[in-house]
Amino acid sequence: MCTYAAIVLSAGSGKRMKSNIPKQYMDLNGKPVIYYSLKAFQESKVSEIILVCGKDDVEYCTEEIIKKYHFTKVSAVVPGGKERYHSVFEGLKAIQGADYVLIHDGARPMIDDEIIERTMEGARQQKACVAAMPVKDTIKVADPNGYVDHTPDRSTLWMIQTPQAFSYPLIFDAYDKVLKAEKNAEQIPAITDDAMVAEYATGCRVKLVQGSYENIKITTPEDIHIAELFLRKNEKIG
Ligand SMILES: Nc1ccn([C@@H]2O[C@H](COP(=O)(O)OP(=O)(O)OP(=O)(O)O)[C@@H](O)[C@H]2O)c(=O)n1
Ligand SMILES: C[C@](O)(CO)[C@H](O)COP(=O)(O)O
Repeated sequence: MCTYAAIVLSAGSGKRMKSNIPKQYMDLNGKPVIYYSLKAFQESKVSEIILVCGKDDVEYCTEEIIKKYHFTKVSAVVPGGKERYHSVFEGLKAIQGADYVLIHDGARPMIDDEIIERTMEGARQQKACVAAMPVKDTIKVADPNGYVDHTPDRSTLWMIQTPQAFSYPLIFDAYDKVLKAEKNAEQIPAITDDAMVAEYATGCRVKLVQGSYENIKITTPEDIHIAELFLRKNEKIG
């Protein structure tokens, strides 16, 4: 039997949301945004959840979220780091033991069990996978002056979501390598997701698995209203 752990990321400051509290603790139909991701993993096949939060929010998360909503699978609440990838490594180090790990943005409250199952299967079969959806709009690459440089073929473009799921040893070693390189002041790419770390450090191939157009990341103020509409439509309120 394979074992799975989940890392739920909640250590961002939410600059683009321009809110007085971090977006992951903002109210979404009566519950904090982060509640919905934790609930989805609590009800999934994962045996262990690590919550990574801001260093000043460990007590709040423990008392007001984990204990209050009985998220019994949360085995550790750990402080994150400066960038998302630093927070992920703190989460990876806190995992007690799992064959596979699902890394998820706490700012994506519309995660559901179907997506979790698909990424679990992707990790089992391919060792590295990400939830993704085809891009709907035409994407253009601009030059520094704001003019179109070129238009990539849309059929090759995907919006990348989370969970991003991996064999635990593969992703741990990849993060360890990249963060050691950073510490040694070596040049590393700007890292915006976990797959990049795996690709860069191990050269492994990352499989795209079906996410959902509803699996949005709460990033700017209108996203909260969109998530509210999705929750109402899906009757996940209450
Ligand atoms: N140092 C960081 C930065 C981000 N995150 C988490 O990574 C996810 C995706 O990041 P993003 O949407 O960029 O969140 P913020 O960094 O909070 O937002 P912004 O970039 O607007 O400041 C979020 O769940 C966020 O809490 C994290 O755990 N640690
Ligand atoms: C991991 C991610 O959600 C995939 O779309 C995204 O890259 C996170 O980026 P952010 O810069 O932290 O918003």
